[in-house]
Amino acid sequence: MNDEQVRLGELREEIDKLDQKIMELISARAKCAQEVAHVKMAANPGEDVFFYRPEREAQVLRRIKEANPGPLPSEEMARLFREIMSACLALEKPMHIAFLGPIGTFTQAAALKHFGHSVVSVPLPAIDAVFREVESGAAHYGVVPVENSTEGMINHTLDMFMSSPLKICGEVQLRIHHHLLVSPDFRDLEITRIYSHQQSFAQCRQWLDTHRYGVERVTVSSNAEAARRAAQERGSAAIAGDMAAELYDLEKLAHSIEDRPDNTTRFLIIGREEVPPSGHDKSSILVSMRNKPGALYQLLEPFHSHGISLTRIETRPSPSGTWAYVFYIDFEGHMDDDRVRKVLAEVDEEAVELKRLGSYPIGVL
Ligand SMILES: O=C(O)C(=O)C[C@]1(C(=O)O)C=C[C@@H](O)C=C1
Repeated sequence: MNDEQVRLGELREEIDKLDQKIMELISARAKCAQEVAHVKMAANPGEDVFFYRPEREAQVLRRIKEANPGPLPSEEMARLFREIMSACLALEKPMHIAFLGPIGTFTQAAALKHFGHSVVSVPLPAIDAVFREVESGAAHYGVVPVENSTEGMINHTLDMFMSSPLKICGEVQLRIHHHLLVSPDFRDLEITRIYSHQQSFAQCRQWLDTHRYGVERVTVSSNAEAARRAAQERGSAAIAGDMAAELYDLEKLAHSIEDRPDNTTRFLIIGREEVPPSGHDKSSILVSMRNKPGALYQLLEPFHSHGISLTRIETRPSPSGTWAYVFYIDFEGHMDDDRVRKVLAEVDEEAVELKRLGSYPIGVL
């Protein structure tokens, strides 16, 4: 054995011992989580027990990021703990998560990023179907897209909140990378048709105009559907992400072709219960105001005077026609905070209607 082999042998022995310790510690943690489940059930006999605690998960992940000694990046360390917690929660109760499908969409990637891989993810064909699945109790939580940094708000999701009783329980951001994908079987054929979702075409417009000018663009219902077609059709390609590429065994002819390098989509987690404060939260409301001069000023003034930062304000047409404006507003803070309570009480006085959509931890991952 030479020096290198001796040293490698020593290091691998050390790694084996550490792995053994890590496994024992993870098992001890999992037993604690099982015990937590018993405590929760004993405290709420015969009632719906909420095993998933978004505020606690956000606190755990934040603490891990802060305490990380390196050399692994904090994001990476948090992702590892995300998966450990996901497995622990599955021991307490396997979670069913509805998402805007089909399998292989960015929404599924967002659901797995937020909940980890130990959940049962349930693809549904439309945003309103995701809402219904959670409202009926068939799924514990749902994941829907709400805004993209290039294309703006996803109005269908905003409008669902006007009629749905569901609460927003969390948010997750995903960097969106689009690739031009082909089947390895058709790699050498000329591409005459490209499939994608309308949002993805919009996010890659300049690239397509420069590199695939004149090639037919066919809009389909999702990136995953685009990938499915490209896998089967000679002379076709898809614009989709990594999950769809893997699912349909496609090759990347060009990768990360989105026009903006910071292309990000924000997703919301929807559920049936309110989330207690985590210490670093955001809230969302829907407000309808009378159509009179200064209405928007009156709405925003309490936020300003109590020093609450708005992170998003969006106007939507009223569904009934009787309200002149419906504003969707995101702001920093939790509805249990004193300052936020005061702001909402003042807004409530001026508004035709104020709907509290929920307070939830600011995305950690
Ligand atoms: O603290 C709890 O309430 C737990 O159930 C434990 C735990 C964890 O593994 O840390 C698991 C699931 C919850 O979503 C939050 C945290």
